[in-house]
Amino acid sequence: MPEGLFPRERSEPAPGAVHVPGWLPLERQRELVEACREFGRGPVAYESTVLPGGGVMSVRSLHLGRRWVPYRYLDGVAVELPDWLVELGRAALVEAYGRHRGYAPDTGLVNFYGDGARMGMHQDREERSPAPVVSVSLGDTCVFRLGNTEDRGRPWTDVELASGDLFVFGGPSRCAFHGVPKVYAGTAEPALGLRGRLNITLRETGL
Ligand SMILES: O=C(O)CCC(=O)C(=O)O
Ligand SMILES: [Fe+2]
Repeated sequence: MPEGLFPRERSEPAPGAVHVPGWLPLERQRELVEACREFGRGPVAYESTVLPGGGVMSVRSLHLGRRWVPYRYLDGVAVELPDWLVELGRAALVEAYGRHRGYAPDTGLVNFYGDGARMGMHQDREERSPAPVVSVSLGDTCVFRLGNTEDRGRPWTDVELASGDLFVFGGPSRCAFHGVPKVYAGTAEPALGLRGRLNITLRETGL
């Protein structure tokens, strides 16, 4: 359980993967939570993704820019990825790697983890661009499992992602398997005004 007793330090759990705890101050987190609420008012919505086997994902997802469906990106865009999220992605890469190399994400995925939601081990591999994935967490703390590039199994490293944390995976970790096996319900800072966990990921599809 996250106890908040120990300072959480920046780490590089695998080559190309960088975790920056507490990257965003509370006020910025609140703005992002409000923006995620606003996105859900339309014209796109938070929806549970149905997998080809019939399973339904427990997270509810909203797509900005290019829309992902299992396991490809659709043509066309219902809602543009806002410029300020592109800028956030660039700032994230500068924070993680010292430069952003013209990072131009064209898809943003907002995942909401309500009670009991989790995400199985998978690769983000429908993009053609090798540019990193930027991930920002809001609300409840979770266990983020960063695996290897071969399969869903071990070796993996578990990292706790709390509200305001940045996680970037690029380079040799870009196609690492990863997932969210656990969310610690009720751990969000009450002042954030969010029950559950939100995760924003930015990617360049290269499509
Ligand atoms: O929620 C997270 O931290 C990870 C989300 C993720 O892996 C994805 O949307 O592909
Ligand atoms: Fe992913």
